[in-house]
Amino acid sequence: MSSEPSIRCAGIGKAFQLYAHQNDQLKQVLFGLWKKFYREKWVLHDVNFTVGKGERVGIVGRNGAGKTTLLQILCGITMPTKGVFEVDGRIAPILALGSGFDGLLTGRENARIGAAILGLSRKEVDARIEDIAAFADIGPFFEQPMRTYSMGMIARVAFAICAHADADVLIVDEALSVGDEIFQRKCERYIQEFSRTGTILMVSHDLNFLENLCDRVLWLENGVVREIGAPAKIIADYRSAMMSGQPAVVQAS
Ligand SMILES: Nc1ncnc2c1ncn2[C@@H]1O[C@H](COP(=O)(O)OP(=O)(O)OP(=O)(O)O)[C@@H](O)[C@H]1O
Repeated sequence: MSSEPSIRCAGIGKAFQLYAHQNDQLKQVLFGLWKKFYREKWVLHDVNFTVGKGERVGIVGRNGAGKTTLLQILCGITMPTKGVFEVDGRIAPILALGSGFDGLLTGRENARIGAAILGLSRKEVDARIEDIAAFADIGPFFEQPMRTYSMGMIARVAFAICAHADADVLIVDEALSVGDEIFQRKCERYIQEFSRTGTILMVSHDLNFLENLCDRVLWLENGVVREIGAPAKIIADYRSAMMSGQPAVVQAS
Protein backbone atom coordinates (compact mmCIF):
# COMPACT_ATOMS: atom_id res chain seq x y z
CA MET A 1 0.00 0.00 0.00
CA SER A 2 1.34 3.43 -0.94
CA SER A 3 0.88 6.67 0.98
CA GLU A 4 -0.25 8.35 -2.24
CA PRO A 5 -4.03 8.92 -2.15
CA SER A 6 -6.25 7.02 -4.54
CA ILE A 7 -9.47 8.59 -3.24
CA ARG A 8 -9.72 11.99 -1.61
CA CYS A 9 -12.90 13.53 -0.20
CA ALA A 10 -12.78 17.05 1.22
CA GLY A 11 -15.80 18.71 2.79
CA ILE A 12 -18.32 16.62 0.85
CA GLY A 13 -21.93 17.55 1.47
CA LYS A 14 -25.03 16.43 -0.37
CA ALA A 15 -28.53 17.85 -0.28
CA PHE A 16 -31.39 16.32 -2.25
CA GLN A 17 -34.16 18.60 -3.44
CA LEU A 18 -37.58 17.53 -2.19
CA TYR A 19 -40.65 18.84 -3.99
CA ALA A 20 -43.95 18.84 -2.11
CA HIS A 21 -46.06 18.87 -5.29
CA GLN A 22 -45.54 17.30 -8.68
CA ASN A 23 -45.61 20.59 -10.57
CA ASP A 24 -43.15 22.31 -8.20
CA GLN A 25 -40.29 20.87 -10.23
CA LEU A 26 -41.57 22.58 -13.37
CA LYS A 27 -42.10 25.82 -11.40
CA GLN A 28 -38.50 25.55 -10.22
CA VAL A 29 -37.27 25.34 -13.83
CA LEU A 30 -39.42 28.30 -14.92
CA PHE A 31 -39.23 30.62 -11.89
CA GLY A 32 -36.29 29.20 -9.91
CA LEU A 33 -34.30 32.40 -10.28
CA TRP A 34 -36.81 34.23 -8.10
CA LYS A 35 -38.15 31.62 -5.70
CA LYS A 36 -37.21 28.21 -4.35
CA PHE A 37 -39.94 25.57 -4.79
CA TYR A 38 -38.17 22.74 -2.99
CA ARG A 39 -36.97 21.83 0.47
CA GLU A 40 -33.38 20.69 0.89
CA LYS A 41 -32.66 17.42 2.62
CA TRP A 42 -28.99 17.19 3.64
CA VAL A 43 -27.84 13.58 3.76
CA LEU A 44 -24.04 14.12 3.85
CA HIS A 45 -22.30 16.80 5.91
CA ASP A 46 -18.65 17.73 5.58
CA VAL A 47 -17.28 14.25 4.86
CA ASN A 48 -13.47 14.18 4.83
CA PHE A 49 -11.23 11.17 4.30
CA THR A 50 -8.57 9.76 2.01
CA VAL A 51 -7.90 6.22 0.84
CA GLY A 52 -4.32 5.37 -0.05
CA LYS A 53 -3.35 3.52 -3.23
CA GLY A 54 -3.84 -0.20 -2.62
CA GLU A 55 -5.70 0.40 0.64
CA ARG A 56 -8.93 -1.45 1.51
CA VAL A 57 -11.47 0.65 3.33
CA GLY A 58 -14.86 -0.61 4.46
CA ILE A 59 -17.85 1.63 5.19
CA VAL A 60 -20.43 0.72 7.81
CA GLY A 61 -23.49 2.58 9.01
CA ARG A 62 -27.17 2.21 9.68
CA ASN A 63 -29.80 2.24 6.95
CA GLY A 64 -30.08 5.73 5.55
CA ALA A 65 -26.70 6.89 6.93
CA GLY A 66 -25.63 8.10 3.47
CA LYS A 67 -23.29 5.27 2.42
CA THR A 68 -24.74 4.71 -1.05
CA THR A 69 -24.97 8.43 -1.71
CA LEU A 70 -21.28 8.81 -0.87
CA LEU A 71 -20.28 5.99 -3.23
CA GLN A 72 -22.52 7.39 -5.96
CA ILE A 73 -20.71 10.72 -5.69
CA LEU A 74 -17.31 9.04 -5.98
CA CYS A 75 -18.48 7.11 -9.06
CA GLY A 76 -19.83 10.27 -10.71
CA ILE A 77 -23.46 9.06 -10.58
CA THR A 78 -24.57 12.07 -8.55
CA MET A 79 -22.86 15.41 -7.84
CA PRO A 80 -21.95 16.65 -4.37
CA THR A 81 -23.67 19.86 -3.28
CA LYS A 82 -20.51 20.98 -1.47
CA GLY A 83 -16.89 19.93 -1.32
CA VAL A 84 -14.47 18.28 -3.71
CA PHE A 85 -13.35 14.73 -4.40
CA GLU A 86 -10.78 12.96 -6.55
CA VAL A 87 -10.45 9.34 -7.60
CA ASP A 88 -7.18 8.44 -9.24
CA GLY A 89 -7.38 5.63 -11.80
CA ARG A 90 -10.03 3.55 -13.54
CA ILE A 91 -13.05 2.80 -11.33
CA ALA A 92 -15.13 -0.37 -11.41
CA PRO A 93 -18.38 0.76 -9.80
CA ILE A 94 -20.07 -2.32 -8.37
CA LEU A 95 -23.22 -0.53 -7.24
CA ALA A 96 -26.78 -0.17 -8.45
CA LEU A 97 -25.91 -3.33 -10.31
CA GLY A 98 -27.44 -3.52 -13.73
CA SER A 99 -29.40 -0.28 -13.47
CA GLY A 100 -27.89 0.90 -16.76
CA PHE A 101 -28.73 -2.23 -18.74
CA ASP A 102 -31.14 -2.24 -21.66
CA GLY A 103 -33.75 -4.96 -21.07
CA LEU A 104 -34.26 -5.47 -24.79
CA LEU A 105 -30.61 -6.33 -25.40
CA THR A 106 -29.05 -9.69 -24.52
CA GLY A 107 -26.64 -10.21 -21.66
CA ARG A 108 -23.82 -10.44 -24.19
CA GLU A 109 -24.79 -7.16 -25.88
CA ASN A 110 -25.17 -5.36 -22.56
CA ALA A 111 -21.87 -6.79 -21.37
CA ARG A 112 -20.11 -5.46 -24.49
CA ILE A 113 -21.60 -1.99 -23.97
CA GLY A 114 -20.94 -2.03 -20.22
CA ALA A 115 -17.30 -3.06 -20.68
CA ALA A 116 -16.82 -0.28 -23.25
CA ILE A 117 -18.37 2.27 -20.87
CA LEU A 118 -15.85 1.19 -18.21
CA GLY A 119 -13.08 2.01 -20.66
CA LEU A 120 -12.18 -1.20 -22.52
CA SER A 121 -11.37 -0.90 -26.21
CA ARG A 122 -13.31 -2.96 -28.77
CA LYS A 123 -10.33 -5.31 -29.05
CA GLU A 124 -10.18 -5.77 -25.30
CA VAL A 125 -13.92 -6.41 -25.17
CA ASP A 126 -13.58 -9.05 -27.93
CA ALA A 127 -10.76 -10.72 -26.04
CA ARG A 128 -12.63 -10.80 -22.71
CA ILE A 129 -16.27 -11.35 -23.56
CA GLU A 130 -16.09 -15.15 -23.16
CA ASP A 131 -14.37 -14.74 -19.78
CA ILE A 132 -17.14 -12.34 -18.76
CA ALA A 133 -19.73 -14.94 -19.85
CA ALA A 134 -17.91 -17.65 -17.91
CA PHE A 135 -17.68 -15.49 -14.77
CA ALA A 136 -21.39 -14.60 -14.96
CA ASP A 137 -22.13 -18.31 -15.48
CA ILE A 138 -25.77 -17.96 -16.48
CA GLY A 139 -25.62 -20.45 -19.38
CA PRO A 140 -27.87 -19.82 -22.39
CA PHE A 141 -29.47 -16.83 -20.66
CA PHE A 142 -26.42 -14.81 -21.71
CA GLU A 143 -27.92 -14.79 -25.23
CA GLN A 144 -31.43 -13.81 -24.05
CA PRO A 145 -32.86 -10.29 -23.57
CA MET A 146 -32.10 -9.06 -20.07
CA ARG A 147 -35.76 -8.30 -19.35
CA THR A 148 -36.11 -12.08 -18.84
CA TYR A 149 -33.43 -12.12 -16.08
CA SER A 150 -33.85 -12.46 -12.33
CA MET A 151 -32.17 -9.85 -10.08
CA GLY A 152 -29.45 -12.36 -9.26
CA MET A 153 -28.71 -12.96 -12.95
CA ILE A 154 -28.49 -9.21 -13.62
CA ALA A 155 -26.07 -8.88 -10.71
CA ARG A 156 -23.96 -11.73 -12.09
CA VAL A 157 -23.54 -10.02 -15.47
CA ALA A 158 -22.86 -6.63 -13.87
CA PHE A 159 -20.26 -8.03 -11.48
CA ALA A 160 -18.64 -10.06 -14.27
CA ILE A 161 -18.16 -6.90 -16.37
CA CYS A 162 -16.59 -5.00 -13.46
CA ALA A 163 -14.31 -7.95 -12.69
CA HIS A 164 -12.86 -7.74 -16.23
CA ALA A 165 -12.49 -3.97 -16.50
CA ASP A 166 -8.81 -3.72 -15.48
CA ALA A 167 -9.86 -1.34 -12.73
CA ASP A 168 -7.50 0.40 -10.32
CA VAL A 169 -10.25 1.20 -7.83
CA LEU A 170 -13.14 -1.06 -6.88
CA ILE A 171 -16.13 0.74 -5.37
CA VAL A 172 -18.60 -1.81 -4.05
CA ASP A 173 -22.04 -1.25 -2.53
CA GLU A 174 -23.67 -4.29 -0.95
CA ALA A 175 -23.27 -6.03 -4.29
CA LEU A 176 -22.95 -9.44 -2.80
CA SER A 177 -26.35 -9.56 -1.19
CA VAL A 178 -28.34 -10.28 -4.37
CA GLY A 179 -26.40 -13.28 -5.69
CA ASP A 180 -26.79 -16.85 -4.47
CA GLU A 181 -24.30 -18.46 -2.09
CA ILE A 182 -22.02 -19.81 -4.84
CA PHE A 183 -21.85 -16.48 -6.64
CA GLN A 184 -21.29 -14.61 -3.37
CA ARG A 185 -18.26 -16.81 -2.63
CA LYS A 186 -16.96 -16.21 -6.18
CA CYS A 187 -17.30 -12.43 -5.76
CA GLU A 188 -15.62 -12.56 -2.36
CA ARG A 189 -12.71 -14.48 -3.88
CA TYR A 190 -12.49 -11.90 -6.65
CA ILE A 191 -12.50 -9.01 -4.14
CA GLN A 192 -9.81 -10.75 -2.04
CA GLU A 193 -7.70 -11.27 -5.18
CA PHE A 194 -8.24 -7.67 -6.35
CA SER A 195 -7.25 -6.38 -2.91
CA ARG A 196 -3.66 -7.58 -3.46
CA THR A 197 -3.05 -4.85 -6.01
CA GLY A 198 -5.99 -2.45 -6.22
CA THR A 199 -7.76 0.06 -4.01
CA ILE A 200 -11.10 -0.96 -2.52
CA LEU A 201 -13.84 1.14 -0.97
CA MET A 202 -16.67 -1.12 0.06
CA VAL A 203 -20.00 -0.73 1.83
CA SER A 204 -21.30 -3.84 3.50
CA HIS A 205 -23.48 -4.95 6.37
CA ASP A 206 -21.35 -8.13 6.54
CA LEU A 207 -19.13 -6.92 9.36
CA ASN A 208 -17.03 -10.10 9.56
CA PHE A 209 -16.17 -9.88 5.87
CA LEU A 210 -15.14 -6.22 6.26
CA GLU A 211 -13.10 -6.95 9.36
CA ASN A 212 -11.15 -9.68 7.53
CA LEU A 213 -10.68 -7.74 4.31
CA CYS A 214 -10.08 -4.14 5.28
CA ASP A 215 -7.12 -2.08 6.46
CA ARG A 216 -9.47 0.56 7.88
CA VAL A 217 -13.19 0.98 8.43
CA LEU A 218 -15.17 4.21 8.24
CA TRP A 219 -18.36 4.48 10.29
CA LEU A 220 -20.84 6.86 8.71
CA GLU A 221 -23.68 8.09 10.85
CA ASN A 222 -26.35 10.54 9.74
CA GLY A 223 -24.11 11.73 6.95
CA VAL A 224 -21.01 12.39 9.04
CA VAL A 225 -17.89 10.33 9.66
CA ARG A 226 -18.38 9.20 13.24
CA GLU A 227 -15.16 7.13 13.41
CA ILE A 228 -12.48 5.89 11.05
CA GLY A 229 -9.64 3.55 11.96
CA ALA A 230 -8.65 -0.03 12.69
CA PRO A 231 -11.42 -2.47 11.65
CA ALA A 232 -11.60 -4.39 14.94
CA LYS A 233 -12.08 -1.21 17.01
CA ILE A 234 -14.55 0.54 14.69
CA ILE A 235 -16.65 -2.58 14.16
CA ALA A 236 -16.73 -3.29 17.90
CA ASP A 237 -17.84 0.32 18.58
CA TYR A 238 -20.43 0.15 15.80
CA ARG A 239 -21.76 -3.22 17.02
CA SER A 240 -22.09 -2.02 20.58
CA ALA A 241 -23.91 1.15 19.47
CA MET A 242 -26.31 -1.01 17.43
CA MET A 243 -26.82 -3.51 20.28
CA SER A 244 -27.43 -0.82 22.87
CA GLY A 245 -30.00 0.77 20.59
CA GLN A 246 -28.03 3.99 20.99
CA PRO A 247 -29.77 6.61 18.88
CA ALA A 248 -27.89 7.90 15.85
CA VAL A 249 -26.26 11.29 16.32
CA VAL A 250 -28.80 13.69 14.91
CA GLN A 251 -27.65 16.30 12.43
CA ALA A 252 -29.48 19.46 11.61
CA SER A 253 -30.70 19.39 8.00
N1 LIG B 1 -32.83 10.76 -4.76
C1 LIG B 1 -33.07 10.99 -3.47
N2 LIG B 1 -33.93 11.97 -3.10
C2 LIG B 1 -34.18 12.24 -1.80
N3 LIG B 1 -33.60 11.57 -0.76
C3 LIG B 1 -32.75 10.59 -1.07
C4 LIG B 1 -32.44 10.23 -2.43
N4 LIG B 1 -31.54 9.21 -2.42
C5 LIG B 1 -31.31 8.93 -1.12
N5 LIG B 1 -32.03 9.75 -0.32
C6 LIG B 1 -32.03 9.78 1.17
O1 LIG B 1 -30.69 9.94 1.58
C7 LIG B 1 -30.48 9.26 2.80
C8 LIG B 1 -29.25 8.38 2.63
O2 LIG B 1 -29.55 7.35 1.70
P1 LIG B 1 -28.47 6.27 1.29
O3 LIG B 1 -29.11 5.33 0.32
O4 LIG B 1 -27.23 6.95 0.88
O5 LIG B 1 -28.23 5.51 2.69
P2 LIG B 1 -27.46 4.15 3.00
O6 LIG B 1 -26.58 4.44 4.16
O7 LIG B 1 -26.82 3.62 1.77
O8 LIG B 1 -28.64 3.20 3.47
P3 LIG B 1 -28.84 1.58 3.33
O9 LIG B 1 -27.91 0.93 4.33
O10 LIG B 1 -30.28 1.42 3.73
O11 LIG B 1 -28.57 1.20 1.91
C9 LIG B 1 -31.76 8.50 3.10
O12 LIG B 1 -32.50 9.23 4.05
C10 LIG B 1 -32.48 8.47 1.78
O13 LIG B 1 -33.88 8.46 1.97
